[in-house]
Amino acid sequence: MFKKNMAPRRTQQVRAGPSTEQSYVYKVVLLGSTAVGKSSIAFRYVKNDFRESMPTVGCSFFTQLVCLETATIKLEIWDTAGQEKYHSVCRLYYRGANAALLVYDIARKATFARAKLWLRELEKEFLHDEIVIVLVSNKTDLAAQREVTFEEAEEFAKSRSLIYMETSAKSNHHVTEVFMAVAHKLLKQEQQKESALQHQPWKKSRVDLREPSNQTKKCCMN
Ligand SMILES: Nc1nc2c(ncn2[C@@H]2O[C@H](COP(=O)(O)OP(=O)(O)OP(=O)(O)O)[C@@H](O)[C@H]2O)c(=O)[nH]1
Repeated sequence: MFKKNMAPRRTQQVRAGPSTEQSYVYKVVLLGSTAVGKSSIAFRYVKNDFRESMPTVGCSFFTQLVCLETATIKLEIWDTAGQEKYHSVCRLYYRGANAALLVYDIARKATFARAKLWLRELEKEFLHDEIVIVLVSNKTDLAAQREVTFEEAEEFAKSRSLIYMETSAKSNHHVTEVFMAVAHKLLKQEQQKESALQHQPWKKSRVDLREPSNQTKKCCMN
């Protein structure tokens, strides 16, 4: 059962000279078991580098600007800790997220099962069209040790309307593409929403049901 997420998507419009440039800020959260490569994916994307990293404590935070044809998007990337002891803290981090990357390690089947549990948790927190979810199979460079097939993961992703992508933070395979897919999907949804409002302008208008102001009351009593 999907539950409504109350946190609003933060968007803003920047006016620069005669042209109007759209600019949006989106929160993207990385979730998954420990050592699946969440920090490495974030680090590869933001710094284009790969290092042996220590397990994340709580959460790390990165930002990255994405310039698309019609808009500039700032991604706020929240890299959560996968260790079990941080599970309850992670809930705080995915609140208000616009997108989630559910990361697992192709060479550890248990991490795929854990990604499915994360999905269940997100489904309780968000309405279906409120969050873009990508199932990310990381460590494709370890193909010889693969325990989850491409077909199995793709089939699962399809059945739950998720974007599915395979990456290797180590060999820099499809990491940027994951974030670009997220940015494009979020922007498309935003534009569809705006265009729907333009075609149904009455949805924009509001009826003010508040008590009349003191001044009005006085006037009526006169
Ligand atoms: N072979 C290979 N190793 C990777 C890849 N990505 C990450 N690793 C390694 O996997 C280990 C865990 O990577 P992290 O990025 O710290 O994993 P994490 O999911 O952030 O772990 P937590 O912070 O504990 O949640 C490290 O030794 C990385 O070097 C990859 O694409 N291929």
